[in-house]
Amino acid sequence: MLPDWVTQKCPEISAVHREAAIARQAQLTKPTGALGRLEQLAIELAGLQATKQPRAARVPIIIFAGDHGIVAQGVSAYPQGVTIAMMANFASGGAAISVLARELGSSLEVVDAGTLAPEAVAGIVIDKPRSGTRDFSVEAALAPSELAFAFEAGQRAVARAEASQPDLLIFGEMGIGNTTTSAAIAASLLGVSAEEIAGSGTGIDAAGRAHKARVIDAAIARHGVAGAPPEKILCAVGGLEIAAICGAIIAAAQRRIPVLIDGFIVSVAALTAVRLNPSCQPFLLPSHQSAEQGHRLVLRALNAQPLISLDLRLGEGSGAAIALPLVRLACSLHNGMATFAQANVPDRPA
Ligand SMILES: Cc1cc2ncn([C@H]3O[C@H](COP(=O)(O)O)[C@@H](O)[C@H]3O)c2cc1C
Ligand SMILES: O=C(O)c1cccnc1
Repeated sequence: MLPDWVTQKCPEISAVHREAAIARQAQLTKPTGALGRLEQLAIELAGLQATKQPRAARVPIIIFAGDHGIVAQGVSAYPQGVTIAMMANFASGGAAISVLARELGSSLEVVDAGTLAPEAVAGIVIDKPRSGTRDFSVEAALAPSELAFAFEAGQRAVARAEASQPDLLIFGEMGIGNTTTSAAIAASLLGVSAEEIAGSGTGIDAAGRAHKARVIDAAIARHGVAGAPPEKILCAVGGLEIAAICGAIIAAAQRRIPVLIDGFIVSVAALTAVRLNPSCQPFLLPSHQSAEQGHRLVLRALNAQPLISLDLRLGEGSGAAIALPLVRLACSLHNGMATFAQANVPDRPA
């Protein structure tokens, strides 16, 4: 059903480089462990990138957009047309992620993985099997062939980005209704009720959130996908941009490129990726704790501790972009600090 490459093993962490990074951290002019999680981050990256000098300099951002039939059930605070309009805004430089990409010196590619846009939007890569998903409250969101296409679209985007030799990748998403889709995927994968996972997304009120949870629970029961295999869940209640991100995460990890994971939606794609191919898990670096209600549970399932918590609830890859400077600083400290011997600073007595 899914392409064969999806389950192919990702490279191992380089134990040699990881050990060398641990040894170097112990020699730098600071009390052992004093830079806290930034030390761990540099050590992890050294092992993942198989290098003495971990880097987070070149970090392309790729946004996948898709529309969601489930918006017909009144689950978002904003109209469906926002998805296409925002794609143009990404390309013309006015969206939050456009500003962040400029600040960070990151390239920004926007992929239409399945929006309702009837024709080409300037500056957007079109790579979609169909326009939007079907309303999963009445029928399966995707056909297996459409799901496979979306995974390949994710892989193609990573292959394009690979040409610029990225140190890390950031994936973002745009798709009105996709917190409902993501909550449905997460509730199915984790076998919990939607009430625990469904949040307010773009800003629906308490009654709206209760309605959203009911719609999701009814759909999971209708399709019988609680605890089902990930590809079945994605066909039943998934989204094209989420499937594309899932494929992109696996494709990046298979190329030894770590991925800075954004908020709720990208984390759900990441959890799905890990369920399909557990060997990609080490390459996932969590960035932030989203204000979206279900994110905590999904991060826990990924055994991931976010770097920052700023009550962001935007998506677009924005949380990952905002956390990137911390990753850069972790690398600069690791690579640039003097050792006790170099600086003639007395080390701990033996
Ligand atoms: C103007 C605007 C820009 C956005 N950028 C990201 N999202 C975010 O909100 C959407 C998910 O929320 P829900 O499931 O409630 O529709 C996604 O498109 C997500 O990327 C946006 C939403 C809006 C309105
Ligand atoms: O955390 C996210 O990714 C998120 C939350 C709300 C709306 N859009 C995205």
